[in-house]
Amino acid sequence: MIRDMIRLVPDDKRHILPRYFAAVLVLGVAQGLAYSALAPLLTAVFGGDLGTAWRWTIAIAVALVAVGIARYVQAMAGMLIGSAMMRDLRLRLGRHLGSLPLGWFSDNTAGKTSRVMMASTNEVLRVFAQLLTPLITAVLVPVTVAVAMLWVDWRVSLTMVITAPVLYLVNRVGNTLFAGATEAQHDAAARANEQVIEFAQAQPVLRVFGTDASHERQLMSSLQALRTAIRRALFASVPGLAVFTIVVQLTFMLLVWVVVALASDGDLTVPTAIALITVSSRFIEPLSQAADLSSAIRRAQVAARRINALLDAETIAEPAEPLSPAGSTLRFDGVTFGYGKNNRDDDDNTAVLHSVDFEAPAGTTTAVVGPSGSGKTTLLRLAARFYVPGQGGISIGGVDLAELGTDAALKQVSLVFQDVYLFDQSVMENIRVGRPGATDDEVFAAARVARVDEIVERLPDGWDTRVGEGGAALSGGERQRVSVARALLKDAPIVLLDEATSALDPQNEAAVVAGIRELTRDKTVVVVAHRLPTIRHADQILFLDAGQVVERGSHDELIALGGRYADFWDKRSTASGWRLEATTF
Ligand SMILES: Nc1ncnc2c1ncn2[C@@H]1O[C@H](COP(=O)(O)OP(=O)(O)OP(=O)(O)O)[C@@H](O)[C@H]1O
Repeated sequence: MIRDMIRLVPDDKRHILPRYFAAVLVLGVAQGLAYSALAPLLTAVFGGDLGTAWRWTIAIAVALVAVGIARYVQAMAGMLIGSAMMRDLRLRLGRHLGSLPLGWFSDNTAGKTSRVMMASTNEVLRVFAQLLTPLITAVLVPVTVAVAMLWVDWRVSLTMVITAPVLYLVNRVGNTLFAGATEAQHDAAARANEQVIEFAQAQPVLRVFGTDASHERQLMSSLQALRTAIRRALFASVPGLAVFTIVVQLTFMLLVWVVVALASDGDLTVPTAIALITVSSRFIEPLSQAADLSSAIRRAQVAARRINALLDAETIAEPAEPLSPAGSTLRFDGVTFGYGKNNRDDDDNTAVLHSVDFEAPAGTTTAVVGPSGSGKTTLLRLAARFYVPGQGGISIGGVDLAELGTDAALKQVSLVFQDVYLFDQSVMENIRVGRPGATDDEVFAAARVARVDEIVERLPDGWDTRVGEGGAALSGGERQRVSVARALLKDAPIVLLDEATSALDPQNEAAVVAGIRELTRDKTVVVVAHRLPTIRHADQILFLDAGQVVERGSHDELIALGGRYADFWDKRSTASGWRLEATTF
């Protein structure tokens, strides 16, 4: 627990930790000594030795002053650490999420991730400020009292020492039972989160297909599962807590019995016996307090483990000293890739791309065509370093992406993919995502080329209209136009383009085509092409089949070859009724 927590303390506050732990140490030992000093004090008072009683009173006062000072130092240090964690932890998690390979997000759903980001971080923030001190003093105080009692009566001290491991074990078993239920509660909450998000996002589809009721049932059943998990966690905490409380009280009774037995044998004077019973009650007090906090401590422990697991998720390796690309030629050399564990599954059976080689020279257009599922989009994702190839290398301007690093690689490319995600911000801010430092005029200029200004004229608040989560307030074609405007604003030398498969309405189609024509002018373009004019005019065409480039060349060369591409072209031209002379792209 403590090790898991220390990992979550921001680097710039780590130096406070020794002070924090030293204060907790002083606090626990001084408190234990103050309790222990009650024994000689009470013995002296009942024995009528007031001089000694005064000396012990002063000793207790000194110990209590030390407790006060240590409590102050510990509370201040705990607050500093806690508030620094509040400031830093979510940012740190956010940054880490941003550097994880995309494959991580397929295994870790939005529900799980948001649970760790929000609820788990809330649970660990209290630890240094509130939970850790009672947890540590619950060990330190009884140990100090047990050791100090050696000077008063070794048999009572021995009883305390013997009962300590029993108390520890009982507490540990109870906590283990409870920890399992807490983990289950955590998972159920993540699943319920996921269902709520999906239920809200999928409303349009659910209504169109009339399957609303079954999804509602799914949502209800995951909420029911969450309720059950919470109830189980609550019930799971009860036996451990009850048994621990009973064992603590039994320990107290055992100590009283030992003291009374010793007193009745004449081994202890009555004043010492009274003093030892008083100290025994203090011996168990911190244990009872820790038991009361045990459910919060367990929850924090599970939360800290989940957060650390997220922070341990392997990021894409970044170069220590990124190199700069010389030009904008994009090359794939023997690239094999599969969507396996860690995105590195390059086993030939599961690979999606097999030994893909090609060069897209600077300023040329490479069209990637092939049947559905042949790996076209995967090829673009690899070029944008969303994933790292299992074998082979990808380079921009002669520098391998691994040496270029993700940031520099992404600076070189503009992406226009089919699944456009817009943030629930204004149109203006959504375009500015392309280049965050761009001036308003630059945003307007890019928007004009992609004809986003026409869309804005119709929106209630113009440029300031919020587009809703995922861009829900805009049509698919309009979202494409915003995405082209983003890419225009970025103005990167390489353009990775996944052309829309579905036909847009004529107005959006014209706007998107015009925007893309401007975007791709003089750029290195790799396009997953669906429009025949795009394919026809490409400098080279790669025909992919089952992850392999089976044909390559210009349109005329491949038609002359009379192979897979020629066949594909024939079928597509006939299906679309397209005539070469009529195209303008
Ligand atoms: N995130 C993913 N996780 C696991 N497998 C994936 C993932 N994305 C794609 N695949 C699989 O990889 C293969 C290639 O997919 P890809 O999307 O690259 O093909 P495509 O040629 O672009 O298909 P389409 O033309 O239908 O878009 C498919 O079998 C697909 O199921």
